[in-house]
Amino acid sequence: MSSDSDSDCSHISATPPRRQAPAPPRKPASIPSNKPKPRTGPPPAVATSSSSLQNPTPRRQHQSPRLPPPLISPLPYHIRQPGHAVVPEADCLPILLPGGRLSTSSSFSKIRRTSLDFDESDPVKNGLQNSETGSRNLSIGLELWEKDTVLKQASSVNAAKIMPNLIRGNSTVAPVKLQKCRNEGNFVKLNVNNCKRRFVSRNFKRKGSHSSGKMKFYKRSKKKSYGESHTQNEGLCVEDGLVTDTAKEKITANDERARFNEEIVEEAIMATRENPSETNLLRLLKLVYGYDSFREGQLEAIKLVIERQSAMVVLPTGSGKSLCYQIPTMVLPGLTLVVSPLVALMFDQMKQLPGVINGGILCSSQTLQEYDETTKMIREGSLKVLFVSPERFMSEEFLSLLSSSSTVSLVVVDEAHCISEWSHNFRPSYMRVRASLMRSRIDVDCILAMTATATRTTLNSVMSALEIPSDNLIEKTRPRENLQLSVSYSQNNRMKELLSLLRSAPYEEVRSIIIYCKFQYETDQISRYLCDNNINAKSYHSGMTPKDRCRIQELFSSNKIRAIVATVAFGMGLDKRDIGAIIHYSLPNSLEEYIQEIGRAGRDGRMSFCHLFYDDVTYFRLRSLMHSDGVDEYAVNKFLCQVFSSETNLQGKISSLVKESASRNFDMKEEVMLTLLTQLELGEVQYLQLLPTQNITCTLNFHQVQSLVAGKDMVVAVILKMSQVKQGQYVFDIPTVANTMGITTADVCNRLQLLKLKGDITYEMKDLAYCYTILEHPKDVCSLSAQMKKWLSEVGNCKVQKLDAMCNAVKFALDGCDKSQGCSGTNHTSCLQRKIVEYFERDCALDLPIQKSVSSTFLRADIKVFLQSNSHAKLTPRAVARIMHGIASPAYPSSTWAKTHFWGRYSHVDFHMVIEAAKAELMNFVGKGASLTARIEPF
Ligand SMILES: Nc1ncnc2c1ncn2[C@@H]1O[C@H](COP(=O)(O)OP(=O)(O)OP(=O)(O)O)[C@@H](O)[C@H]1O
Repeated sequence: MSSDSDSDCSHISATPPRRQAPAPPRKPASIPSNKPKPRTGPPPAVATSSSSLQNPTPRRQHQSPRLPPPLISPLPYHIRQPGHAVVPEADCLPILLPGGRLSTSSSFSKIRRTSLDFDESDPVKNGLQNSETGSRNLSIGLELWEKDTVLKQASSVNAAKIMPNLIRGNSTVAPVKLQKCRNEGNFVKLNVNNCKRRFVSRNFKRKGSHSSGKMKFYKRSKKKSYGESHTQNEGLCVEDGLVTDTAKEKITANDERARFNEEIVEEAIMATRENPSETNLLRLLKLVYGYDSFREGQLEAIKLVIERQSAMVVLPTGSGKSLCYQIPTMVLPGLTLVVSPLVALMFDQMKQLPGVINGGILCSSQTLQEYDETTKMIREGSLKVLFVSPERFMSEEFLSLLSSSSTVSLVVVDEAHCISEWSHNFRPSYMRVRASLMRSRIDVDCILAMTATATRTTLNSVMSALEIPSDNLIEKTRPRENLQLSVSYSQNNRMKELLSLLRSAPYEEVRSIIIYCKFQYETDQISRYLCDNNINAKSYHSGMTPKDRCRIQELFSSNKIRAIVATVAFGMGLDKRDIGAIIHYSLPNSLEEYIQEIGRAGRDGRMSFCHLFYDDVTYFRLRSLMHSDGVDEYAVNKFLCQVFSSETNLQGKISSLVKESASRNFDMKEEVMLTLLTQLELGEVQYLQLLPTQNITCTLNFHQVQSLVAGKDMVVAVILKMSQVKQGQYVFDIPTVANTMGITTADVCNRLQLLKLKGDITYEMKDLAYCYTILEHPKDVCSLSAQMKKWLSEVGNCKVQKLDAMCNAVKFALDGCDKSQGCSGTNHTSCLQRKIVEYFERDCALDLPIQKSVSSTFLRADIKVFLQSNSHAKLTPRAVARIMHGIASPAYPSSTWAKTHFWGRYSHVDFHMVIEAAKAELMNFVGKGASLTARIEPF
């Protein structure tokens, strides 16, 4: 078995034993490498021999294909490449062996390998049998050990053992030679933050009362996986199915080992704090994670952050970005804040924290009690890492909690591209994450921004918002070398084409596959079709309940389903190492999205396969949808007038805008309204301050005599004055009551809650609204509207260009590639990689040729007919263009407008051309004025 430097558990995969990939020519053979290891079977697509490319043979056992040198040379722009730092032989640190003995072996992973000597021939013996006896045989000692770490190790062991990635892997799963258990890695939480409790082992800590809400979740989830994974624990702890020690002996031994371990880790942390040298950092890496060397970019990022310099890290998915903040977190005093875009991602990251780092989460799905417990830990200084959403991070309440109670050493902005409106994934709430605000509010200077994909423009805007010096950019966006990229035109029946792809080499051999679709209905359709054809598949999309999504992700992660048919909603934070194929059923929206999605394959280093089906219809459909966020200047103007309307223009008072009705009135998506409001808050002039969104209309019933309740409570007295009585119920607006009394909306809500608890009233809330206070009125609303409209259009155009760039890359592979540089058949790894590198070098905003859409001579005539037949409707050029493109909008829903036979008829024609045609036709209508009944909005 190979002794790969990357102790990622791939060495204990159930996939047939793989020989070590020959060392890439660039690196000396003796250096432990993190280079991808090929899957057994087909030679990698990027192989230089074209014959090997033509018919990629399926993964076979006992072959040792060679990974060719990368076709793409390193990027020409600034990349800091520290190379792989390796522990010098002389500096090999003592490693804890089970039983507390020390070894100077250079690798934890080696120890693991010898200790986990799987005979891969007997899955039953190895895993399944153990699962039955599992719960019986678990010792008390195990309870006291760090379940988290044990389970992590165990689950990767077992998943690999029992669920080979290759269907026909014929993997012989080993019985376990069970000698050692549990003490690899570190199982203690260190007192690296100088809090009162010193070196509290997580196990012992759990016995105490001190736990955050998050920790509760953590415990629960661990308990669950503990139950599920008891087979693995058994595998690790039991010899021939028998418990080897008494529980008592285990407790003592474990106790001693834990103490010993604590001291070593603490000593390593202290040494690194005093001298953050490469040797000390490597020592820490090895002790805490068991890894021999840093991956490209990691060491440099870690060093910068420990020196308290802000840094921008652009590393591919799965390349180990988390370590770039986890190690500095151990070394730096105080708290590390991680701003993360998704709650699920926070929980995933939290689970992946090593035992030495005490982590917590603050998110909206927590109960009040969980929230209180976490904030208590922040105040006590016993948390080292806190995950928060951008919304929470920039909230007044949170910032004042931090500034009053905790020293924040580092802010990590995960998925930092979301800050930039020029990225593929802009999030308005991320706009609030700015260096200036962090400095002034929580006194933090050191920011680590991390992303897997960003163009030059995106990087520039992120780095400028976070004030990261250009020298501190650590970037490696070269596509991974163990991914074979192929594309084909989709002809008539794409589902059939997908099925035959899955039934042909090399896909037929792949155990774990993600199929990406664009639309939710497609995922259901396709998964059903695959199941009907004996392929175990499930769909996944954001329309499903969180519980179902979670269940399906778990089934996929534990290899109980072969294929997951998903929208873009699936995969963020997923760290499943043995995904062997990614299939794009539809074109991704951008090359960034494509890279991110294919980056989920082959994390175990084995050769993996990525296929994309292209068809023009989908491209045009996607291009149409890119325009669904677009707005007209007059709509922006109307919106701004409402925001600054006379009723709510009292400075310092709370104003509100009900999301649903405003969205319909202005024909603007809710995200677009939020983007505009955020711009009004964060632009050059701060016109307003956004408050948390909340339901603002309250319908109240009294269960006591109203005057009695009002007599006792001023809020109720005001409510009685401000309410409309409808069928005996009192209906009022929360901000109005708050403004009248000069209190906050939260105060009003708390008061109502109290009265409800006392049984005096019951009430219901509705109308979710954006709330804000106006700080300054714009001098010229018209020019502000024009400015904002221009900005929104540029953002929209950028999205279209990204799609065009994606399409161009694929079309080049399909039609333009002369197959002289390693491409053959449908395999276009070489030319697609070149296109990707070019794109990230040159940027999307540059002169990538845009796919020309067809013009149509019938367009104007059809628009004319459409206008005549809908003369009763209120129409604008944009509304007409949307209907012709088949794009629903808040004021023109598909439920009404999809009935017209013009719906989507011109989606192949450039959207702006359709707007122009609609404008001209509407002008004609206006010109003929008198005979028209159509109410035409100004444009
Ligand atoms: N130096 C290293 N040597 C070996 N394995 C490593 C190293 N650093 C990280 N890893 C492993 O690589 C895997 C991916 O790491 P991580 O989740 O941090 O990647 P990421 O870049 O954050 O991915 P994503 O973009 O998907 O969030 C983890 O299993 C981690 O333990």
